[in-house]
Amino acid sequence: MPIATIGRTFRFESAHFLPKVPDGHRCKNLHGHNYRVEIEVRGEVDARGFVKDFGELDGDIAPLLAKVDHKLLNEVPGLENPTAEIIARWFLDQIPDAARVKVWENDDCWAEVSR
Ligand SMILES: Nc1nc2c(c(=O)[nH]1)N=C([C@H](O)[C@H](O)COP(=O)(O)OP(=O)(O)OP(=O)(O)O)CN2
Ligand SMILES: [Zn+2]
Repeated sequence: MPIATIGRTFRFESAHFLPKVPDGHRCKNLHGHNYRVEIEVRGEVDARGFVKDFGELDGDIAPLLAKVDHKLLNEVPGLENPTAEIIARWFLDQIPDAARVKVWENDDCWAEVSR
């Protein structure tokens, strides 16, 4: 069977602050972002013609989104220092078949992790 890559984009809105930046850095203050997260899964195309049903991917991500959407990210276990890099890793670690995760803090800034 051929190999293919699929992806789906999700959105969540959260507050955060970055505790490890130097005093005076504006991101040490509480603020928020409209985050976008792209999840990519790579694998064999099955008899249905799918790597994975997009709906199934949605189901995998929903419980994770529920933990971060409209939350203070710093209070979520594993996100005490919620940079885009660490948020991307947090998603990747909890989605076993994800090959790549990209987190956008806004239209211009993103971080990507992969295995
Ligand atoms: N490598 C990283 N650098 C920064 C991160 C990060 O997660 N990884 N995060 C921040 C802050 O969260 C900050 O809110 C975003 O940075 P900034 O470029 O200042 O974005 P803004 O959209 O808020 O800035 P505007 O200039 O108002 O558009 C900082 N760095
Ligand atoms: Zn920020």
